[in-house]
Amino acid sequence: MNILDKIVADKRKEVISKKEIITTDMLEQIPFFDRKTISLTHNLKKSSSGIIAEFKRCSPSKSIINNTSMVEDVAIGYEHAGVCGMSVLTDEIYFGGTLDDLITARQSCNLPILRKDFIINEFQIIEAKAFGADVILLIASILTKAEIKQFSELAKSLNLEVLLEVHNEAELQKAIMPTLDMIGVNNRNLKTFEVSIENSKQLSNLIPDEFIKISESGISSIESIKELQPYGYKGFLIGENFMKTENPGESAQKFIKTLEK
Ligand SMILES: O=P(O)(O)OC[C@@H](O)[C@@H](O)c1c[nH]c2ccccc12
Repeated sequence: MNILDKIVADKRKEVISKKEIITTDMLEQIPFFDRKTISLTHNLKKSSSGIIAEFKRCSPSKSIINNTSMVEDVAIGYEHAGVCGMSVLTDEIYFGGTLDDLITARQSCNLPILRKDFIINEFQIIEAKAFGADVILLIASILTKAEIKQFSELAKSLNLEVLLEVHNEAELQKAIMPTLDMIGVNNRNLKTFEVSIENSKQLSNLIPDEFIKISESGISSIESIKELQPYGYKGFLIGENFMKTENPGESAQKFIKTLEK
């Protein structure tokens, strides 16, 4: 079994046991559920840098990245740095994140927040809204076309934006549909952990213009971004490069300043 299959198998168990004690009615009672969402696509369209910065404590590929930074400090720092949005990992087993991190980030800044998790059930989308997210991630490789349709329709009905993540042409062909807002090309193969920004370049012309293009993972230099911009990328999702430093917010600030020079 590859790592992605393992993550998804554990996620299914997690969601099943949660649904035994929490109902969607209960989630809808959480005050954040009715909050007006903030648009990430809007921010990306008007930005010249397009950075979406991630809060990630650890990952299966890198193990511990940062277990000292507090999510509130990082959220404030990212906002101050001028990022377009913040991504918060909520998977606990493999990425050391929690839904509490999502709430804390929500209460600490006014950035659009992406709930970064492995969504395999509608319950998690209602949960994302209730815990303060503005955007959800759908990963094409772990979902059927029918699920992508159903999940993105539900997200849109809750005013959440949808980032669809693809890694290759077949996933892209399967997944393109009007209920998506952004298409993210993951430079990291979640099955093998190989990283290459060439992947974003190769898939760029297959993404229709109505979707905002985002390049995800393995981005650690201004040069990579300058290389990807001519391919139409407006957003760049960066985690480790900021999180591995003592002060992720400050690192993001320096990065954006240099990029916008
Ligand atoms: O830390 P990086 O290499 O900058 O990557 C960030 C982000 O793209 C990565 O965390 C990610 C992309 N897609 C995912 C899906 C699930 C979990 C994590 C991810």
